[in-house]
Amino acid sequence: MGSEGRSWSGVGAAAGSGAEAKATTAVVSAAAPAEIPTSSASVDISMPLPEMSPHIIRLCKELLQGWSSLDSSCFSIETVSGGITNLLLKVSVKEDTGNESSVTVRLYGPNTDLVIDRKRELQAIPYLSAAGFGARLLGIFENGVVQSFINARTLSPADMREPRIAAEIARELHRFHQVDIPGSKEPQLWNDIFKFLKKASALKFEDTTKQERYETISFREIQDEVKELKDLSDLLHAPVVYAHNDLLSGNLMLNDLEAKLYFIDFEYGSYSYRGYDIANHFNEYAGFDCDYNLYPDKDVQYHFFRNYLQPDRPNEVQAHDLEALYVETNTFRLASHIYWALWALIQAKVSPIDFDYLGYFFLRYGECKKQMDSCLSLVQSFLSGLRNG
Ligand SMILES: Nc1ncnc2c1ncn2[C@@H]1O[C@H](COP(=O)(O)OP(=O)(O)OP(=O)(O)O)[C@@H](O)[C@H]1O
Repeated sequence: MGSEGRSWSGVGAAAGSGAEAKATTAVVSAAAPAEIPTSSASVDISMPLPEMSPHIIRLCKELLQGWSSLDSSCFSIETVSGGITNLLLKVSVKEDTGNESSVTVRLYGPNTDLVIDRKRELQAIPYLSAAGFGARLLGIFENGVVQSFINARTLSPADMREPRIAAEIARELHRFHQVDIPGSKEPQLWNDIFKFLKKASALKFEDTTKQERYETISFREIQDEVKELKDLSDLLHAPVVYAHNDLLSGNLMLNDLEAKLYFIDFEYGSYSYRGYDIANHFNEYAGFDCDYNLYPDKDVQYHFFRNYLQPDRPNEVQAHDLEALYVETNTFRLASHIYWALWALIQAKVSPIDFDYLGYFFLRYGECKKQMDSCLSLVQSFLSGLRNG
């Protein structure tokens, strides 16, 4: 993606189009994001770090004004994470004062543009950043971004389930869902799922074992299930918000001293249903072992919903609002499984990472099937209650 044609100034005045969550009271109007420095340089992600370092230093000097005249010997670079999708580097400089300051440089992984809409991400980051979310965006280059380094610890799945932290995540998500990102407010969930379905159903694997496993999948059946789920969830008229869409523990950081929680990594962000974002987060309670028995029960969900719906007066949330959000969330729970199942199929074909993505497809899709009847009957009885009541 080139650096031309990007304009980061100006924030839309209001969310409009009835897209904001029912629970919210005001749209977060972020200050107009400042102009973000851009560079047309790109850095080959496959280079070993020692070889890559001079390129990273040159890039930082080009994008970060305060660093432009520093000698290269002031810089040190380390890997923060290989991530599932990107390479994240911490770049630090020792200043004359003896202080150290750091930034992160994120290099997009190969083929990630098949599942991530970079244009959409870059459109949103300045507004999310201006509203106080995530790392500050300091620069953009051809295949990545430079952001501020966050001094905080990354949460574990167990931290995320802790009631005090869960309440804080809910309050922060309430705030996140109020951010107004200019442009279309059309929910993207089903468009994205249908796009993934199209790509996922047209794959061919050279490895015969993989191909045989792949051929056991009925895309016709998935298509019918997606359609049924979409039609049913449409009847809920779920509020549409700017959603994070990937709130797993690795994307939550906490500075314990300052009691400051950070949402990071907005790669999958889009306008979507608030219940989808919450359900997707609840699915992540399963943790690294994908133990879906850890999906929160109704009481645990209600604790989250109270803090999400009314952060200032969680105990005053009305029972019918809790029930509506419960139904909404647990309908979109299935969509979250389908989304990541199809995502995994595409990864199985294109990702250079040695991970059993096909196995992950079967795991997520299997869980979707397992939960299908109870989730569908939950929404059906809720809707018939509405019709009769
Ligand atoms: N700005 C930052 N400051 C400090 N640490 C960060 C920052 N951004 C990310 N990290 C750390 O790096 C880890 C990976 O980051 P991130 O999730 O953004 O990468 P990713 O490649 O998208 O990974 P994945 O695909 O697994 O989500 C995070 O879990 C966090 O520990």
